[in-house]
Amino acid sequence: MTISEPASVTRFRDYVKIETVHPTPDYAKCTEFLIAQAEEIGLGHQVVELVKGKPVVILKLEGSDPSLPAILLNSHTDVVPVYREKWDYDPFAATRVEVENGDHRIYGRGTQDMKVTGSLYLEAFRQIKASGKKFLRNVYSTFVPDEEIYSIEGMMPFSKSQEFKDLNIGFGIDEGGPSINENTYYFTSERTTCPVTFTAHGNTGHGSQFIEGTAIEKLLPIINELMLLRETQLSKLKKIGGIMLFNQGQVTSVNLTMLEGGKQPNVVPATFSATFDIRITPLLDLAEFYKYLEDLAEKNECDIEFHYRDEPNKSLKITETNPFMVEIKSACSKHGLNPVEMVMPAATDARFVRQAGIQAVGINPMINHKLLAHDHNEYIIESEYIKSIPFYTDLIERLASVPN
Ligand SMILES: CSCC[C@H](NC(C)=O)C(=O)O
Ligand SMILES: [Zn+2]
Ligand SMILES: [Zn+2]
Repeated sequence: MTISEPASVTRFRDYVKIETVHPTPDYAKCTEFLIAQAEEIGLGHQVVELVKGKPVVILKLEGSDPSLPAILLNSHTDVVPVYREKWDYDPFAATRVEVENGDHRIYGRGTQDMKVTGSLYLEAFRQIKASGKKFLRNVYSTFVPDEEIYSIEGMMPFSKSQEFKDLNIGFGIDEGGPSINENTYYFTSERTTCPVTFTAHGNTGHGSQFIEGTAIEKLLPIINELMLLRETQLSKLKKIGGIMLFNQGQVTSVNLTMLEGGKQPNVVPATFSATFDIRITPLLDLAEFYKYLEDLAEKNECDIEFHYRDEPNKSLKITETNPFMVEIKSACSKHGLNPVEMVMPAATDARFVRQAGIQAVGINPMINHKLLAHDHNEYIIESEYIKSIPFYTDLIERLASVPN
């Protein structure tokens, strides 16, 4: 027997169906959807467009004492591209598939990363408004663009804007990942993303000759050294405790993601470039690491280009007695979740909130879940989604009720 689809699931699926996929995300349709949701629920709303075509949608659950610093629930609306031919279902049809135990999976790009979280904020607001409850602090939910492309026209400028300051945020909640086991991982710091390209220029000529001083000869020592760094970091990670994703924040990861050069087989390339995605652990000195990469380029006569250079990540220490942290933990315990602190292995918009001097925690209450962010056939388990709505309802009530 097919169980009829809960309305919260239909709304989530409608959100997933909006193609906010890079490189041409449909932000206009997304904004329209979010505003319609806000009006239906009875939330205040505002759209801030600091960069044309890059809307930040702000929803507001009004508190009884707006003079107190507000709570921020942030999520990004954009999703990463897909290899359509690798998917079993249309990535933007939000297909609901029944599985053996009667549960369902919802397939679609962005289901995990991170439309599920945005939908959970909306569903929790819906329940709170329906209950007629009002809490002390204002709660804002921001839906931001371009997180997947370094937030340069998203949270980065928004977090520095007057519009953001006007929200008077006191504490932030942001992106986490579904947990692959029984624990609920929460993040108070993250690694620094370092996308970097090394380009070598060298002598060209006929492919049959031993040309000296070629571009690839200059680039290879850099590739070799960084791949060696990868190896040493990986063995360190294995010693810490396997290559479990959530321990990765303690080491620096290195991946060679793009290799370019050459025009045809019998012409020695005049230029060659290698691009790496490096994630620098907060346990390393960031300035020293940048200098190490610059020296590596210079030593090998290569150009270096940092595609994006993050400010040092601020990990604002959140003590066990921090009143907001206490509430996060008690909401977890009420819902049978076991919170475990970790360094976020990837990057989230929480880094900009922290850089603005505001404590922020990344969390996702879905457990025993396959991790499929950025992967083919991304899906979420429906029962985990439904179970997470009261978690957020509770979390919002607790955070918004923290007295001064
Ligand atoms: C650094 S901007 C891109 C953001 C993306 N975040 C996640 C969580 O996938 C990443 O870490 O690649
Ligand atoms: Zn994300
Ligand atoms: Zn992502």
